[in-house]
Amino acid sequence: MHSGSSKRFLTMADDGMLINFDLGEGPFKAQQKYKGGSWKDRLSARKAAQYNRTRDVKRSAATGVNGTQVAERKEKPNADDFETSTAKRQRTDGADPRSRPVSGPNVTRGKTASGKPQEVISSLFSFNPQAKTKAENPSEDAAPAEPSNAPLSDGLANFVNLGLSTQLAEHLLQKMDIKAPTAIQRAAIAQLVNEDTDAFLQAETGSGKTLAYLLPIVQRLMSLSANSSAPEQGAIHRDSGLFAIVLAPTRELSKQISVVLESLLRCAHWIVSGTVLGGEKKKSEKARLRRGINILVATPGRLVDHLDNTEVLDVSNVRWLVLDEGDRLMELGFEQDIAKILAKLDARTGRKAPIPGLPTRRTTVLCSATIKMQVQKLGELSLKDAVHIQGSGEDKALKRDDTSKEEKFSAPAQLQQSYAIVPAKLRLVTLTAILKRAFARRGSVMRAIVFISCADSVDFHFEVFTRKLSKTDASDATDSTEKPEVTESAPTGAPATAFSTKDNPVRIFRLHGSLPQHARTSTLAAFRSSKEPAVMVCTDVAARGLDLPNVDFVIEYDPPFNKDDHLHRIGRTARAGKDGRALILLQPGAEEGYIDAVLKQGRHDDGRGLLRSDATDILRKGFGSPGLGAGADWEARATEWQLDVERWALEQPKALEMARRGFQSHVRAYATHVAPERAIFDMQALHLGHLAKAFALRDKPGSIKVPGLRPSAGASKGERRSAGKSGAKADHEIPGSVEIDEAKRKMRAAQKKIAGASEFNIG
Ligand SMILES: Nc1ncnc2c1ncn2[C@@H]1O[C@H](COP(=O)(O)OP(=O)(O)OP(=O)(O)O)[C@@H](O)[C@H]1O
Repeated sequence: MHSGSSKRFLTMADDGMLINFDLGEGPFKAQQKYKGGSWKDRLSARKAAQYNRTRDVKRSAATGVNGTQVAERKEKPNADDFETSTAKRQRTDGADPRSRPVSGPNVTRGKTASGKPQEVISSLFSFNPQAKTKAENPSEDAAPAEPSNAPLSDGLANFVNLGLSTQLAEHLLQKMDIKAPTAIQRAAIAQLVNEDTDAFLQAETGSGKTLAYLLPIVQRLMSLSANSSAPEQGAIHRDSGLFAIVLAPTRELSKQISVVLESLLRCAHWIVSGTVLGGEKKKSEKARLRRGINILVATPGRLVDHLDNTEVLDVSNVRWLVLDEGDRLMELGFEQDIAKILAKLDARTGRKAPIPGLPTRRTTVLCSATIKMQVQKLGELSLKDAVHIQGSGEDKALKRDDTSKEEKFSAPAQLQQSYAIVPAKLRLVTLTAILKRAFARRGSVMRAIVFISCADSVDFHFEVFTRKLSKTDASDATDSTEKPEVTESAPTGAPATAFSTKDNPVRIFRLHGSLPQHARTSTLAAFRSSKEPAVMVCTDVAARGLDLPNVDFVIEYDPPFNKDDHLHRIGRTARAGKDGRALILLQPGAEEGYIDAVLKQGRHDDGRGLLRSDATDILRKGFGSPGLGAGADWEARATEWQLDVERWALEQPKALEMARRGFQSHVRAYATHVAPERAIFDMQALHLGHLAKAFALRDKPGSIKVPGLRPSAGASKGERRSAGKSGAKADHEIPGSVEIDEAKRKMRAAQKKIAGASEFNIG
């Protein structure tokens, strides 16, 4: 596919960006299509032809023919016109652009004579900044760490010893395959079954905190009935009243807690649980409340709504209140809702005669992997004499005022963590290579989660990875032609054409808070139950608490907005003693500060087992031809893949708009990293031109304007140019501080508005 009438010449500008110019016919011949043979044969043929074309151009330039004329762009670019840049051997990182003579036509930038903006085509492998830090990989034969969140295996720890009834312990074993408690369960059950003291419950991700707070509540309610000769008609039944409320920040998490609770209550079916969640029909929730519920799982906003408007909801008997992901509830601005809930609970407690055996006071439990004793807002919750229950090896029960040392939270010890230094331009191809490699063999990875900073970027990447492949790429994959063109109402699950193989078809799902609730619920269910290997690209809406089976790999494509979220994200794998891998992508330069500031801190071994890789390693493994070992052709294949995505974006207006939206929202989200990490995620150091490449864009960053998105203030005034990290001149406008402040303000407003979802979808 090519224009035929006019050919464009790609040349390298002095800052290392390739710019395409229309040269008319000149020495160029119409590009030939290469059909038949293997992919490699076709590439070799194209390379040979390319070599001849390049040689001709150089000769022409030397003799002055066409060498000083740069023609104006006449028409919408045609994808194949760019092939000339792909086959050319790319320059490697760090080369100084100023020391290299520019051959061929002169280079102009900015606008053409007709005033139309030019496209900027930057080659993937040139002018990428170098990493500042050096690899300090651990020795290969270091012994793998023992799991730190697994059930205890000392034989002495069993549920009955901790105070659970044999009936409940049997049920755990027979129906839920839970044999022994984890460390946090051992500490929490013993405490909460026997005492009515408020508690901070803090333990690593995947250490079983849900059962740690649910089991004591269920045990206490079961023992109220146990004294009765016929428990089913005993003290507790669905009309006895509401005794416990569990609050969680997201609907997904509330649903999940409710599923665990229901399976526990199968051994005490006279105790009834229920949910009230945002996004569900209020009318049916009211009907459920009217029929009677003993343990309620809720999101704060919806519970407040029912407390205000549903008379039948009587909270006078509530004796346990659990705030799961308590710190997140605070961060999301739920404090007002929680204060309201507490006020209502306090006001009504004791109005009704308590059931014999029911505690006289309410116990409040705050629970998270990253909850801090010194979180000031928690004071508003009026915890009285709370004990700090931790799930580390040794038991600790600290008094609430013991805030002398800063808490240090760690990822599970057995979680294999790594980071990759990846320049902005190479981000998209590198992510593709990671996923290609992960799913190259059947059975190596069953489920992976890719965290992305904002909803628009999630949508864009979902489209990229499910798009109809060009014939070249399709020869490697399956399902290549199933996907229709990009449409408004795209599905949330589809075959992952970009990294499926014939032997290992992979499905991909997308999840973010801007999707309707029914789509969020069904997507999560489909990802959870997929029989095929599956990837979920998502925002932080999936970072907290979700317990998805067989997630072996978590990729933080965009670093999180604060360090606690990093632990929660990577904690979606390596749960309950299982293995798992996590990888975070960082850009060379300021972002490398994240290694010492956050990654090493969040480990049991202070970073000694942290692995490092770079884009070259990953691309070689992901794009190299399997038959050729490390594959000498990986650069060409990666470039080809990138150009194919760029062509796709050019050819489909909807795809282009998605790419632009993704790019703009990404940049805005980048401005909202928490203050202590802003020197690491520095807007001024962000190379927008290179970043645009990772969104398959050929536009100059300043000219990317998406309807519904505010145009960059910095593009029109207050433009600044920052020095490139490799000495290359940066060619992008970076938004001025006015825009950054505005972006931050919008982010905060958006965060407040999105109840239960911490993410950005500015538009
Ligand atoms: N004692 C146990 N033995 C075996 N598996 C368990 C045990 N307790 C819990 N699990 C399993 O461990 C997984 C993680 O539990 P849970 O979701 O409660 O972890 P969590 O500590 O709340 O994690 P997060 O901080 O990420 O929310 C679940 O699949 C659960 O079924």
